[in-house]
Amino acid sequence: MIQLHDLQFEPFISEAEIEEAIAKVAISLNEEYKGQNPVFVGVLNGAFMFASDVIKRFEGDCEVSFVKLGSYEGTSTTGTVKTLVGLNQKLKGRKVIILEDIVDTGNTLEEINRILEIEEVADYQVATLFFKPEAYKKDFEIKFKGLEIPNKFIVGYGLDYDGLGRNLTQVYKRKE
Ligand SMILES: O=P(O)(O)OC[C@H]1O[C@H](OP(=O)(O)OP(=O)(O)O)[C@H](O)[C@@H]1O
Ligand SMILES: Nc1nc2[nH]cnc2c(=O)[nH]1
Repeated sequence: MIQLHDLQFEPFISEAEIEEAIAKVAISLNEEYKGQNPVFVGVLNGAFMFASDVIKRFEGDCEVSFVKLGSYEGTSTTGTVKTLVGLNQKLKGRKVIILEDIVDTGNTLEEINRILEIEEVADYQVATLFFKPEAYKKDFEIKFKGLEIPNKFIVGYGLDYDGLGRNLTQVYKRKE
């Protein structure tokens, strides 16, 4: 059990399970994008660990960029997502892979979709380490998923509770 601010969290997903999920996503990405020099776009802050670990396993040429958006305060969504930091490279005509630590409601992805439409990318897909099928409310298909998880608030491996917990190497869920 750990405490972050006022909340207690209990172990939920081990380092080994996380590693296995990343390896699975990396195998799929290597198959799908062989010889295509894709651009990975990591969504800050949460995706920094997943982006690092999955990009390390990519075997061909690739480029890397990051965007920063935010929608969460505490443990529930505010429903609004704002662009804070934009892309630093042209994506027109490129194959893009969005890297997310977690897809929950899909609000963040919707915002990113809007940006990518403006950029006129050739093709884009999403790779997420964690996915909450019960919470996801959008039509956009998520092609690369590490682990499907129940609709619980989790921390660790990049995911925070009010700024804390991103450095944890395993994932914890809020104690009920
Ligand atoms: O599918 P959604 O309901 O939009 O939730 C997913 C988003 O929430 C988290 O980011 P957050 O906004 O907490 O910012 P952070 O990555 O800086 O922690 C996470 O990193 C995703 O980007
Ligand atoms: N830390 C954290 N951030 C999220 N953003 C969307 N879902 C979650 C979650 O379960 N945990």
